[in-house]
Amino acid sequence: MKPIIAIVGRPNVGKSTLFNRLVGRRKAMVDDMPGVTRDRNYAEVNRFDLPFILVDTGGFEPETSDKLLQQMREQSRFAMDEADLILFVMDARGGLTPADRDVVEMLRRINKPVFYIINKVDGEKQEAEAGDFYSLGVDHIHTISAEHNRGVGDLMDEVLAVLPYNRDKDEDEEITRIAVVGRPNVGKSTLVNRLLGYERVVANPTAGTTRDAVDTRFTVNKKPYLLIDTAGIRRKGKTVQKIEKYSVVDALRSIDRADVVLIVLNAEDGVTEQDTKIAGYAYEAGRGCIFVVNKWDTVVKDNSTMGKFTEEIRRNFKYLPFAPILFVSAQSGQRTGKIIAEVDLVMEQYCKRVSTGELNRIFNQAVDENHAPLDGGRRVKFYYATQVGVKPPSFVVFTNRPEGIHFSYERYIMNRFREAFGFSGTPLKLIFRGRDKKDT
Ligand SMILES: Nc1nc2c(ncn2[C@@H]2O[C@H](COP(=O)(O)OP(=O)(O)OP(=O)(O)O)[C@@H](O)[C@H]2O)c(=O)[nH]1
Ligand SMILES: Nc1nc2c(ncn2[C@@H]2O[C@H](COP(=O)(O)OP(=O)(O)OP(=O)(O)O)[C@@H](O)[C@H]2O)c(=O)[nH]1
Repeated sequence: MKPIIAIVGRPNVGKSTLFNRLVGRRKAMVDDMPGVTRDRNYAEVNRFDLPFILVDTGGFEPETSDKLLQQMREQSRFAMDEADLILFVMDARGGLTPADRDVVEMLRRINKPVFYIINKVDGEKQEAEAGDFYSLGVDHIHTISAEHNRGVGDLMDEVLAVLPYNRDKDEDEEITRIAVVGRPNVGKSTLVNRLLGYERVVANPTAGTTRDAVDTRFTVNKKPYLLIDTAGIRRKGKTVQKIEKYSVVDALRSIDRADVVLIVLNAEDGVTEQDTKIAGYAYEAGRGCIFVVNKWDTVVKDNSTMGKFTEEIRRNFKYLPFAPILFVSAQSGQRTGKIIAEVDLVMEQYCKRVSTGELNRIFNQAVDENHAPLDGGRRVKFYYATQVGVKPPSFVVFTNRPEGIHFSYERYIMNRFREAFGFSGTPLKLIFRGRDKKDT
């Protein structure tokens, strides 16, 4: 499980600036992917040796100071419940405020690492002025400038040293890990109960990790499956209603650990923005995805209804054209029996290896039939392709111009691989690499 780091602090202290600094987002790539919804609030960070999920709790526009306090408390509560580590950001320019003190009092009482950070310390001058903050009485204060990248590296060294990277990998090669994700109320727990069978209620909970996620093992036709965070899915409805945007975090966490993600949609609502966020993340994480349109029993149908809904899904999730779609009723059990068969199909492809010989035969054919466009007037040459991994199937193509291959050409090659090797339900990764680099 990747740890979650939450950035908390008043508006305008520089949370987003720090977030972007840590994420190091490359804009061009993003724009190339049609339809991927980028939520600026969440990101998986892989730039450092140890990956983590970063959450920016900001973006509020409070009108009154009362509201400000309330929202800061909400943010902090979220961070306390969900995060593994908290970056509490204050502002050297704005000085120490009562709201800061209030939150520090809350954070002091929790049993998680908290880093107290003063941002906008752009130089020695502000460094001297930051002395004020020592009256908070916290052990260590980090001064940084998110904008000018001052002190951020040192901060991250300390942060990563503290993070609870539990390497108790429950990696069991045989088992298929399934995450059930979706907005509140789409029917996740009903579906989970369906998949497990009501009688076998959490028969054998695998006791958890730091975040007490309880997974459930079950078998179908003697094949083992793991349903990720079963307890979380069942628990949620009963606890305090979560802020919509934070419910995404649960999804992220489950997706991270899954092989196959069941993206549950509510047939009554159609596709919503929240759905596209969750699916976008599953896509970026490279997981096998299946759309499960639930509550199909509530829809008044004629013979074009299913087609129309399918179209809506394809239009909203352009980046997941390969994901199968199932129309079910978790409540009545209609077609839920098909889910595991579909999971098996996706999983099989997700783990599939193709031989280098066969791969290159198809690759050469594809290149012959449709040459890569020139890159700034220079010819793009390919040397060979090889599969470097599974889950999802990942391919490296060696070329003279790794930077000069257009996204549409990449998609073309990917589609040829899909057709030739029957990768109809899994994401694929394609990496272009210069010939001199021998790593991986
Ligand atoms: N001088 C200076 N300005 C900074 C620094 N970091 C951020 N800022 C500026 O502070 C302002 C607020 O930064 P944001 O990152 O949007 O702040 P935020 O905390 O995310 O604000 P909300 O989204 O409203 O919660 C912007 O104008 C930034 O350019 C810094 O290190 N030094
Ligand atoms: N008509 C109909 N109702 C359903 C179906 N599946 C679930 N429901 C109802 O939808 C409501 C929400 O179902 P849950 O399973 O609790 O949804 P959830 O996604 O786990 O909800 P959260 O815990 O809020 O995330 C309940 O009242 C269910 O009875 C279905 O297939 N058809």
